[in-house]
Amino acid sequence: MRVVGIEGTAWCASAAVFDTERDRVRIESDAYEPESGGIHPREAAEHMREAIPAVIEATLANAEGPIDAVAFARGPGIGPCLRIVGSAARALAQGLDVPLVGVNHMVAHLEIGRHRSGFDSPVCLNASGANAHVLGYHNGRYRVLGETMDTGVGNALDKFTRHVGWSHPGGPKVEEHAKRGDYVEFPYVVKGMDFSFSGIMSAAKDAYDDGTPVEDVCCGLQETVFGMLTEVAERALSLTGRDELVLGGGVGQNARLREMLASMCEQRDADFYAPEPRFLRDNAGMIAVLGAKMYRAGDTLAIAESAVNPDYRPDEVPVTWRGDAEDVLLGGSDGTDLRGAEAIVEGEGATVTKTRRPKGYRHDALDARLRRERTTQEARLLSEARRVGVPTPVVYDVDVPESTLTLERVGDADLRDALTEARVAAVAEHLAAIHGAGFVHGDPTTRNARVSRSGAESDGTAAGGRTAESDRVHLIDFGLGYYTDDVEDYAMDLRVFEGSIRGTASDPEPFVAAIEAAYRAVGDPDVVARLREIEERGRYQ
Ligand SMILES: C[C@@H](O)[C@H](NC(=O)OP(=O)(O)OC[C@H]1O[C@@H](n2cnc3c(N)ncnc32)[C@H](O)[C@@H]1O)C(=O)O
Ligand SMILES: [Fe+2]
Repeated sequence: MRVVGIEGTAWCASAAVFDTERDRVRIESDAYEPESGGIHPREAAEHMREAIPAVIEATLANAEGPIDAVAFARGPGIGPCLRIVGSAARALAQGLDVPLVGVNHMVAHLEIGRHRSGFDSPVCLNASGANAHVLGYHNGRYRVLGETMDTGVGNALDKFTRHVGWSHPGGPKVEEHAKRGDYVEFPYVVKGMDFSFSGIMSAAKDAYDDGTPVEDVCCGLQETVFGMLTEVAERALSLTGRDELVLGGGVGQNARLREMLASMCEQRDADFYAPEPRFLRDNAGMIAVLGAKMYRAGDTLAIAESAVNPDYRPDEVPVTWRGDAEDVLLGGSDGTDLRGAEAIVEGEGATVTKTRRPKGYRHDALDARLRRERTTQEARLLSEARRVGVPTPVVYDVDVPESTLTLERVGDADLRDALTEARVAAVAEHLAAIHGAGFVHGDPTTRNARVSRSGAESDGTAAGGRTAESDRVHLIDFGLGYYTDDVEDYAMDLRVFEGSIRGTASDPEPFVAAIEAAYRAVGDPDVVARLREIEERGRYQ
């Protein structure tokens, strides 16, 4: 079978033919290079208009046989570019009289790594221009396990390089300069499995304006931004219990990012795969490869229903080409693995020790800082939370130089493995209580709540308006917590918690409803309202 792919979501006009029998992909690309500044939508569309017919023609000349289907990138991307590609694809499919397949560009960035690696159900990190997220296949969809709260990772780097006056794209220039730089410190922002680049980028611009050598800024930027992506990828591996990671997207061409991910995977005995650069940056090869899988699954589009979608999210795509056996949550963890993403928890009996071991992938100075800050903060906030009535382990000892805490053992299972509506509601009540005290947990996932399944069953409401269940669900792991009076931060806590349930439960909605009802009952309803706002703010323009 031969499938033609067409890509043109932003800067790369590209066509490719995928020959499934020979597993061979031939790609023809023509890049748009802005004369100044970043990508101008009108100029980019002009480029597509000129370049797409030529790359299609070259691809057909390469095909060595009849074409069975035409696949095109339907979104996300720049509207005017997508429309040109869509028209070209429709015309080609009609001209050849073959079916049309509409591919999600983000999913294509991930599937190409899965295809080339042969991994069954990896966790996927996409590090591209306009996006940054970690996904896993679950129950017929790609679930977003973590993502950027503001810009894509490539765009963040490109914005800094524009400030410095370098031409687009900036990512490769950051990589070159970083090789000659020394590490400088920038804000490090990971909230649960989500992360943000905007604070880092303004700090980088300020540092440059204040005379910090640009090489040092580039080095600090890479260490910080890629350290965050690697940490979140590790969290996703830990949350799902998987041991395979694939990388996708244009920023994946960066050798330092690949080195960090490979080192993280090696440290936890996971397999890592990054496709070669021609499949990482935007290219039609990945569109053709996923297009072939979709075509084989009967997932084709009627011309009348083939409109493009500039905001097409990867988790909207019905995944027709994968089986249930590939689910990211099947067969991974047996629930007894205490090797969390961040720390090792050891010990039998009534106490445990929790140690934040050095992470080989991180710059030494950043690693030392994060371990010190998180250990200190965790000890402080565990005690603060107890003070406002939230069950947490007692802190028996804090050893900051060794990044070790000695803690009371609590509960007999992770909430993840014992989900009930009453228990998730209890966590929501706990979050409302700590928010009322002016701080956030920072990482309230279903693995950071411990439940006691033994003892008397809940009998409804206890004294003080709280449910009896709330006394038996402990919050642990406050290492990412911090003091704040910003409603947005409180809403992010709820979002992380709901995200961890959406990422793992087959039918998450009743749990989400229970969380919001419980929070509203004892906490500030404005926080739930803000959560809605956050969810409605589109991030994929
Ligand atoms: C929606 C779609 O159009 C978009 N695609 C896209 O942005 O092109 P992509 O090829 O996936 O990524 C390009 C980004 O990748 C960065 N980049 C390229 N080489 C790099 C390197 N060596 N180090 C760091 N960044 C690099 C560029 O600076 C640019 O920001 C996307 O996937 O988000
Ligand atoms: Fe891309």
